[in-house]
Amino acid sequence: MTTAGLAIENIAVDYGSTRANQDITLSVPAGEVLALIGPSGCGKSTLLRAIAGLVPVATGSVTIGGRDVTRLSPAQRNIGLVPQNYAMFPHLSVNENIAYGLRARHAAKAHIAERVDEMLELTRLTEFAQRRPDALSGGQRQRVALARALAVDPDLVLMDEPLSALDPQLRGGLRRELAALIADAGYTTIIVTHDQGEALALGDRIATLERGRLVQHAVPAELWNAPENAFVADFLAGALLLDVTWDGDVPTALDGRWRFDPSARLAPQAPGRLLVRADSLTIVPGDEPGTVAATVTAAEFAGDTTRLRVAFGDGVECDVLAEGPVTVGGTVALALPPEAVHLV
Ligand SMILES: Nc1ncnc2c1ncn2[C@@H]1O[C@H](COP(=O)(O)OP(=O)(O)OP(=O)(O)O)[C@@H](O)[C@H]1O
Repeated sequence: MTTAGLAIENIAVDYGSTRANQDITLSVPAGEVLALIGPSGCGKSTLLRAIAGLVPVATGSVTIGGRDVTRLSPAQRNIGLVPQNYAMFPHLSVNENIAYGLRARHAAKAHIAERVDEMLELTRLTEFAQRRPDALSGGQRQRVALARALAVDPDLVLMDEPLSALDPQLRGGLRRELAALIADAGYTTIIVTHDQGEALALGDRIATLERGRLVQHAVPAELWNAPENAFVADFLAGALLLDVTWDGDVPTALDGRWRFDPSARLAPQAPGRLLVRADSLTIVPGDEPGTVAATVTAAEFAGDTTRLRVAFGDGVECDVLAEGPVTVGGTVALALPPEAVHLV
């Protein structure tokens, strides 16, 4: 197996007058896994398609293993693609599905047989080799799709939302399984996801897109501890990023409406912004010192708790869990333990 690094430079992609990707430059070292994340419509699938050669780029270049593939057809790029719905051939067995790409390349019979066996073993599908896709579970189908993508020994593997077709109850376990498989396979891989847990768990690095542009490209811990802007803080780290104003040794935010406990973690008067872990916010009855008022803009029942979206004004919002009943449109008072505030 040989795996190659990827470099994309200054990519822009247009659909008619819609610019879906703009000014995207990033690289993935050989053997690394990049999670590409962002909200619906931010341009993740478009970037994946541009790398695969399925949509043309308006500007920029795609280089795989030092080879400029920008003007090459998808087939010439040697990429293993795992589409969102796995796009299995229903009339072919698992064996034949995995062999498909090698047959299309007119590989020698003996090589095909050997490679298919290797892939069945890697993805632990040997006992299912003769089955049709409709007689497999969702997780097994996903493994067939991955085995088929890897069979051709691609320079780069692209996976579009690999876990989204699976039952939510299974996703946690299959995520761990997928992470182990990708690590065993050792290929340079890009995984598109809109799920922060998936990105943090699967990516060696994470690239975050917002409205077609790359906002931050970093290792998971850096995105978590030092998000580039409020969007990344909210979307990926479940946190608020607030400008701080010091009132003596009391840090304040939101034009002084939120006064935090003077905390040992915050050097008095230090410049910077406050990173507030939103999952540490609790709803409290009253207007005690250190609390802040927010308006509930949405509520989603989640069994033991209700997930609220709350707004603080000036476009600042985050998610908060509530235990009791709450009214959308109403106001809540929120408190925060001092250790959930960090200066970045
Ligand atoms: N074939 C197309 N023609 C016109 N516009 C398109 C086409 N495909 C995507 N778009 C638009 O380009 C933007 C980016 O879409 P894209 O599918 O890349 O987003 P995404 O981040 O993958 O979203 P999702 O997570 O919902 O799949 C969106 O505004 C979308 O409406």
